[in-house]
Amino acid sequence: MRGKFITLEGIDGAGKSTHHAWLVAELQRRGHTVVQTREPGGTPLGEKLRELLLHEPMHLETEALLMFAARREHLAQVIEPALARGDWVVCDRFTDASYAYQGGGRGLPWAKLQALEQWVHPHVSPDLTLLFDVPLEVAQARMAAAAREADRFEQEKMDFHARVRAAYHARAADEPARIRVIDGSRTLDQVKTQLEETIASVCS
Ligand SMILES: Nc1ncnc2c1ncn2[C@@H]1O[C@H](COP(=O)(O)OP(=O)(O)OP(=O)(O)O)[C@@H](O)[C@H]1O
Ligand SMILES: Cc1cn([C@H]2C[C@H](O)[C@@H](COP(=O)(O)O)O2)c(=O)[nH]c1=O
Repeated sequence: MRGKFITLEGIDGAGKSTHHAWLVAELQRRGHTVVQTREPGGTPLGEKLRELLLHEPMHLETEALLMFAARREHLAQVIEPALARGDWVVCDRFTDASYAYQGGGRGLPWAKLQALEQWVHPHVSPDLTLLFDVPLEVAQARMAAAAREADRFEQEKMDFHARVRAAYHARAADEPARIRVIDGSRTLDQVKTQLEETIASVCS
């Protein structure tokens, strides 16, 4: 039986990475073999592209093309083989992030992103996307507290992140069955409770 494909999404600082490990452990507890991965990245080539994408200035179309190039490699080498052998895949970010960041944040027309999506993965879509949503000021405060250098995207101003968040909301409104909004501003335990309820509905 084919595995399920779960993606985590949200603006920088929404809390995705914090809950990723718990989610993987919960699915393993339920008896699933889980592949934990991320984008951009997930393969040796993808991780090299990640370094360029997070730190090298580039044209917005170059950025979008490189995100999908890394995704093509990731799908071929990791995601599709895992799903085919019945493993579940939990991926920190996927194509919704391209619509949110390159579309909403940078202003690339969604039609161009739809063309890339139709080329790179016309027949693969997440079974479930957990959209961690927090107010901008909460995310900004959390990123300010993080003791690490901000990457190209984290260095963007609040209006950029506001457009990213709005684009995520638009995606969730378009696909409410697939994209479940998680209130990431609540306590860790309250977020975990939301995740337990959502996972239970998918795993049942
Ligand atoms: N519910 C929460 N309550 C309080 N702090 C939180 C909560 N969730 C995450 N944090 C803290 O916020 C910071 C950012 O969390 P995390 O790295 O998971 O965000 P992220 O969405 O993965 O961001 P990025 O996409 O930039 O990696 C971390 O220091 C984390 O400990
Ligand atoms: C997949 C994907 C990612 N991004 C951006 C979003 C983040 O700022 C970084 C990834 O770093 P993180 O540690 O996972 O937050 O890349 C993007 O702009 N477009 C995409 O398709």
